[in-house]
Amino acid sequence: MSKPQNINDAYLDQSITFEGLKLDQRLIQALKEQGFINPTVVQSSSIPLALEQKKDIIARASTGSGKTLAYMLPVLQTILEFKKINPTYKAEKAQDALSSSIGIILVPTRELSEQADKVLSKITTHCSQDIKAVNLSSSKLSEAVINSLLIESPDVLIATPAKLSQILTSKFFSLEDLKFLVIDEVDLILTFGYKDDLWKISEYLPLKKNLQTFLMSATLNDDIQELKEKFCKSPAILKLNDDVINKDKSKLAQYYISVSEFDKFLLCYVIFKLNLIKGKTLIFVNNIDRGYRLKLVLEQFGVKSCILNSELPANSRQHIVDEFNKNVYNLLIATDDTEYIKEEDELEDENDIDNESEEKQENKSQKKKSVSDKEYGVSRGVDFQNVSCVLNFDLPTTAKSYVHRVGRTARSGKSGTAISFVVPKKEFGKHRPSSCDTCKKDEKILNRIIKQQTKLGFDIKPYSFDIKQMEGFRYRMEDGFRAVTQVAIREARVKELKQELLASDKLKRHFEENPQELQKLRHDKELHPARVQQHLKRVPDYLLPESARKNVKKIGFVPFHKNGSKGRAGKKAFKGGKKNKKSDALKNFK
Ligand SMILES: Nc1ncnc2c1ncn2[C@@H]1O[C@H](COP(=O)(O)OP(=O)(O)OP(=O)(O)O)[C@@H](O)[C@H]1O
Repeated sequence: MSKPQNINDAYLDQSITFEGLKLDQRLIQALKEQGFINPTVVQSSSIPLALEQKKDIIARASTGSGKTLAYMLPVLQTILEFKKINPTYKAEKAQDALSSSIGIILVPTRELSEQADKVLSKITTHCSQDIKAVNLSSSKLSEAVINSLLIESPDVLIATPAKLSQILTSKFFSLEDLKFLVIDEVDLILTFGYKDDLWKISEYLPLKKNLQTFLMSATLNDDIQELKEKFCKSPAILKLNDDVINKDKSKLAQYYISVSEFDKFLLCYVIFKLNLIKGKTLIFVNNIDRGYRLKLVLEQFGVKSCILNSELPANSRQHIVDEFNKNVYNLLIATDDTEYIKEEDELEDENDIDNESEEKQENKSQKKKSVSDKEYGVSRGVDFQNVSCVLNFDLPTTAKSYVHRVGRTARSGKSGTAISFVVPKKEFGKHRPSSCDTCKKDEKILNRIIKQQTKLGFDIKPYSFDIKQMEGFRYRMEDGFRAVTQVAIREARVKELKQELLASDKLKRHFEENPQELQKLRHDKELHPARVQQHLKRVPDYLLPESARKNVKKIGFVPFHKNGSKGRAGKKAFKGGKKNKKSDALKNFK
């Protein structure tokens, strides 16, 4: 992954530096090399509580506010201090029949395990002899290599709950030496059905007096009450009031656009063909087929994108995220089909239970069809770098997942834009090929999102625009959309999977031979199972906005108009919400 982003001042606690947190000089040196001088608010709040008062911690802080180091630094510091006073510990461990670790970090997805592993290896640059870590969910190491590393009792284990409970039942690994247990994205851990694994893990935990626990997430609610009772002893609860973090509320500009099912594709085509969004865009869709359909439709018009979903091999997925973070791609279509625990009010609202159960059946059957990796997830926690816009092509199914999706942009205090397509109830189901079952409840979910964002002090505004402005493109879109048949989508899925599996094998061999290097394997190759009509790739002049006709080169950045203001005489402009100077990625469209 590219160099971590420095968090903007809004997130930093300027009253203290990492030196002031009494951390080992080797850790401070590594932090300095990352450009980290001051801790973030969640770090300066949790590290002293963990190190000086030995408290268990339950922390909720905004996405992108530095929670990873908030738990990682106390774990590493504790291990370094423990080894200083027990110099013979390693030699004694080597004699033990059972392997064990001093710190364990549980995360819900492989993506997050890779990310935590990367952060850990950067921070232990100057003490890697004293701290060994193993990522049980690593996509770069084979099972055999991981097992051989486990035998040496690594100091830190990074894993999903399923992987950890698997090695505990194998009886060759114990938690007797465990001093620190971290559960990151704790509410998602419960959603991912890890509760049984967690309960099994809790049976192996040493006495509470020797163990400290951290429960972290950007969204916490009463679901974690059970976890708190099971894993914590009088924990310090940090619900960082978002006023400190969000004092630059304008950093994240949020908009929604009411649009019919087909016009979602039309609007996407116009936005990305005319480059109306500056910088990288992360598009979320609600199922795998939708991702391929959108990719193939955009391909018809020469707009390239790469795909991320739970069917792809884990190391390919990690490679795609790394390449996206290195700006190799500008457009990433990610499938977020995680079913989250619905909040209480959402369950009350579910008045059409029958449809709900029908839908659940449909989802379940769909899930059965695709062999997906249960440990996939990109809407949570993944530290995407420099994403200027998150586009909810399909609205998420809960307000909570909305928070995590839009949290992929405006990270570390940077500006970002979130745009969500909302299908009005009256438009739902009118155009089957472009329809998505979850969109039936879009208006209800949008109301919850608006309520929740208002409570957090954020605004989410309608981006109303003159749909007639896009009429000129409609015919072309209908042509291009028709070429992408269900058969073409199926073929694309198979083809992409084959390509990625092949690439993944190459990657695996390559990682083993050159572990430090990531090979340049393109993931946004055009899949072309649909008939591609070459003429669609060019936008004829008569369709271009006037301002772009004179000098097509300028097309790369065609601004939208501010709310209510008109473009040239007679040209109705796209009227955005209150223009947000800092982060309005959608520019005026003359
Ligand atoms: N003290 C710091 N100073 C500067 N940058 C920091 C600091 N701590 C973390 N960062 C950077 O901020 C970014 C976000 O950090 P991190 O991923 O830990 O946030 P998070 O709160 O875990 O987000 P999420 O809720 O999405 O998991 C990372 O790129 C990280 O390198």
